Amino acid sequence: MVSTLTTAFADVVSSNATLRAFLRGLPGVDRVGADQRAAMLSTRSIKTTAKAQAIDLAIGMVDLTTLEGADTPGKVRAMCAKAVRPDPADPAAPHVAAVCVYPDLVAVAAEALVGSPVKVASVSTAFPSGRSSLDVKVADTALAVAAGAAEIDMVIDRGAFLAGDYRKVADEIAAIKQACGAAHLKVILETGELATYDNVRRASWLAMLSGADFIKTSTGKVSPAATLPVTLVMLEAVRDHRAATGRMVGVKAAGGIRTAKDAIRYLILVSETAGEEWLDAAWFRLGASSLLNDLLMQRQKLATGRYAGPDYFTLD
Ligand SMILES: O=C[C@H](O)COP(=O)(O)O
Repeated sequence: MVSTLTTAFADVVSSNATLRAFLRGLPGVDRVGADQRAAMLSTRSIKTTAKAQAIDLAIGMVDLTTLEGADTPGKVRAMCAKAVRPDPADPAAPHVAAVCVYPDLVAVAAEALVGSPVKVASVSTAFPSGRSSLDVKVADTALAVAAGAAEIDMVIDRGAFLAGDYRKVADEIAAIKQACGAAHLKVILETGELATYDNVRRASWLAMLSGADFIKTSTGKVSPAATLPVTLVMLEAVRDHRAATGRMVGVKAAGGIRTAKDAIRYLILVSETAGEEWLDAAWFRLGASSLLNDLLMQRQKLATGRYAGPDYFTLD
């Protein structure tokens, strides 16, 4: 596949016709093959020392998320404390990568995380639907960055994408990337609305060619959210994009990931598809509202041989 990607990418994004020709010219995804490979990799198990390392790696990749209408500053502060020190009784437990909140709570999170290595991520662009004007989306992003967001999780316009208006999607991503300034941009494809794996591959490339630092599966508000086969398709895309352009783009699997077992399946998928370079919080994230406690419980079980009581860890 890489050998066919000799097109000058600047030309590819110059018009809808060139974008359409490029994206529709990408090889189709073998759906059965992708499903089977993801299923096969998910049966791999790892034991003891490797498992303990994988759990710590996964904790360090979590974007600890709360995206509820009922979120409060108090809830966000409590989440930030947990993000920095997930297990109060064990200072060796790693911190998570980031907390992810709505834009109006970015300032609260930024204040709570001052001096810590945990980043503040904010959804933006009229998350989760993305149904607003570009002006509003740019303002939404700029306000979140001004309030302290180091990472922005935007949604693509799925309506435009599915209608074949790739230029509109590309222009929006480029405009939001500009509004991000130094903040990293994660582009949410909302794969549960894209209907086919071919579309997931096309949307991945479209986002990367338009300036995404990360491509992200889902908002967590649409079912299906993250799945192993869809993440596999996206990991292949970042791998091939890197081979063709030299630029590394990260992947964030988000939505519906709740157990340490699932998290480890994703890590195996990353290692076997994109490669070990992506096994780092700089290049792979797990967006989740209620995964961290299971990771902590499994971590403690490995260390002590027994599970903590149900009240040991604070609620996710
Ligand atoms: O980006 C993260 C997702 O919104 C979290 O989804 P979740 O609540 O299913 O873990």
